[in-house]
Amino acid sequence: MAVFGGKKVHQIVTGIGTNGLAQVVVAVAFSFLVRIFSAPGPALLPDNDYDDDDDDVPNNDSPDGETPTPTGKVTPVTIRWNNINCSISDKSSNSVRFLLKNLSGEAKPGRLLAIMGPSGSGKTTLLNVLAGQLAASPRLHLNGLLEFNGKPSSRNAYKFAYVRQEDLFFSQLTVRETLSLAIELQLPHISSVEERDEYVNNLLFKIGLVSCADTNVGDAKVRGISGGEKKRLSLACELLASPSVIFADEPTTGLDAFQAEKVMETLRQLALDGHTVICSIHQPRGSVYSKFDDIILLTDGSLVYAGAAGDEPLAYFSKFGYHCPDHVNPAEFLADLISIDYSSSDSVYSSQKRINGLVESFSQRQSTIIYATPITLDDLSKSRRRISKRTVAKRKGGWWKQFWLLLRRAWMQASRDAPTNKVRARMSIASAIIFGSVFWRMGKSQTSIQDRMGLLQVAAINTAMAALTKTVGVFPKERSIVDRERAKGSYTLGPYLFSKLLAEAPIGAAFPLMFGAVLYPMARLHPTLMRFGKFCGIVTAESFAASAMGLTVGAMVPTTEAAMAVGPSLMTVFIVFGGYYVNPENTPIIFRWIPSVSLIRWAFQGLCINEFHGLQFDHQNSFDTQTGEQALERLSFGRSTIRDTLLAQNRILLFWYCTTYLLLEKNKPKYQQLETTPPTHGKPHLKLEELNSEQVDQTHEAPEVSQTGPASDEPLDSTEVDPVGSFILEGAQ
Ligand SMILES: Nc1ncnc2c1ncn2[C@@H]1O[C@H](COP(=O)(O)OP(=O)(O)OP(=O)(O)O)[C@@H](O)[C@H]1O
Repeated sequence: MAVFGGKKVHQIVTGIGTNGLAQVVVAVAFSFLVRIFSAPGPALLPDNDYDDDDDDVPNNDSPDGETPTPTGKVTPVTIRWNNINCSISDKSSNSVRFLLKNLSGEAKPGRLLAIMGPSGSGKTTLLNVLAGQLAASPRLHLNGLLEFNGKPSSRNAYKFAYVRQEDLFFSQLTVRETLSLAIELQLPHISSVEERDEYVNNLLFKIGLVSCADTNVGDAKVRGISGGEKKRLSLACELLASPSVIFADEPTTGLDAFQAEKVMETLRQLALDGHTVICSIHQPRGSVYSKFDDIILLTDGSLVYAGAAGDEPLAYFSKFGYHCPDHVNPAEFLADLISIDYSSSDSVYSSQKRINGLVESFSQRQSTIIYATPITLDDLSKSRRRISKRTVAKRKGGWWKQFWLLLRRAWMQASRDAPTNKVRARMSIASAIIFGSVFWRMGKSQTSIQDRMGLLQVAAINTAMAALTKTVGVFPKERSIVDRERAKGSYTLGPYLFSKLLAEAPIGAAFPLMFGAVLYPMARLHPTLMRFGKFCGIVTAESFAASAMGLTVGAMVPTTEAAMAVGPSLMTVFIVFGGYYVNPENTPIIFRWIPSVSLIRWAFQGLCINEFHGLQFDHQNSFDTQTGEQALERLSFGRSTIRDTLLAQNRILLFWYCTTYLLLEKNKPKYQQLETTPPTHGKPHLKLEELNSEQVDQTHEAPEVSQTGPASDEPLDSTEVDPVGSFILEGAQ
């Protein structure tokens, strides 16, 4: 409870200044302190494991029918896993590589479990498996047993939080707004504003974000909160529904030592509050290591140690002659012990031998552990049936509620993004001035016909490109946030896409309007107000259609870089068939469909009809173009109207929106299913044994005894090895 101590509260209170908010915050702080000292405390460790068979299983947002609070009751969950194997097959080399090999362990409520190991040892993979978030792949094969409170595969019956390495937020929202909106989306039953504000304030205190509560989250363009604060905000967002288990993937990566320690302290506090906390971490400093209750040491997907943290692993490894020198960070010692030293071929050989020996030694210890809960296949299917019923019952706020909330958020994000909006405005005006200068005050000569067509074509291209590049530049990142939120069940796709379309429309329209307003008089296009209005309408419709196309590209490819490559390339095709370079009537038959789906072509056609209708040109010869209608005939635009072109643009817009919807639906994250197998008491699963041993990447190599350690003459697989401390399956007491 150190975080809620007097010093901390004093810092918080002085940090928030003397504004009106201060009184509210102080009042909340006071009630919070009263709560701490008058109540038994939020850490509700289980006397007995939670019985999943009870009718009151917390399968909704309010386990006990009360409003959940971040300081409220946490349903304790013990996770056990046994013989987890994860392999990936490579068809080209006909081999199988094991990412996780026969891993077993346990994570308990009230304890902070750290998964440590060198880079590539499988920390994130194990964390993802436990969290049920391992990205699905037909090449992956995942099996083993996973139990929650003694019941297999009942993950959906409890609430989980997963704090990923990358912290993604809407940059223009403040910390408070981010949390408040997340509460409205995830906990719709907290309907009153006061209740919600109290919830947010409690959460801000708990996570230590009071001092930056009203600061924008920020991004690369405009600095907002710090990296550590972002990490804690990620935690806060995940804590909203009082999850029983918190997974955190490398929560200290990218943070300085001070911020890393603060984040780990927050995780430790959450463990003390009764959550089961599991994090992966690379090489923590000593003060961070001391916060762990349990650790798992992984190397190349194998267990080297699993059990209590602190001095226990040091004592365990000293049995094999590996002593941690005085004044050395134990985490560094352990990391060095299980890492391959690539400095020379000899050191690679000896370190590999040492690691193989340690892995083998630990696996022999592990094989003596009898898996705690016998599970029958009947149990598994019953459990799955129960869970699927409960999952169906889980509902968030209705369509309209989601729509309004997302509309508010999309509007805040779009309207407050001053740097982006300023750049877009400057670019629109600058390009209009450049084109206006090149096509300065066009007259009615014969040559002005070509100039007009050229100008209208570049206007169509410029408008489309500006909208497309802006969208593909930001949407892939936004999609990652939306995927995460949808995976949590915060909202569905329909309200998200509609709200985005509506919120961004006014701002999206402003830039083509600016462009038109500057260009039109400079180039002296058809000088009537009605024609100017239609010009602006056509470029605005085109801009929306190009944005919609950008959304499709962003939904199709995984990264911004890929979207930036694909989007303009696709647009180039539409430019070629944009009506100016290739006449639709001369288009080869196999490409004839392209002009009809090219938004550039319809915008150009609309602009030409708007410009040329009713124009008279100076002429000397009988073969000169005398009227605008004749010019339109030359482009094969003579038989259509502006209305036709706008309808075609709308159809294209709708097509791209529907495609985006389908792609987002289809590309939503899918997770690898754990093939549950009955326990084999520490033995490798039969299927794995059946694999050709040559194909298996060092998985079942014979144990080798380390020759580098001082006690290399002591057989590592000796039964004399004292089981140091309690093995994790027996619970780190
Ligand atoms: N879907 C996958 N396809 C192929 N290889 C994979 C896949 N997932 C993980 N791996 C491989 O499995 C190994 C373990 O990856 P993992 O990300 O779990 O390691 P890690 O210990 O978390 O590493 P780091 O500390 O660098 O994040 C790596 O060699 C990685 O390349």
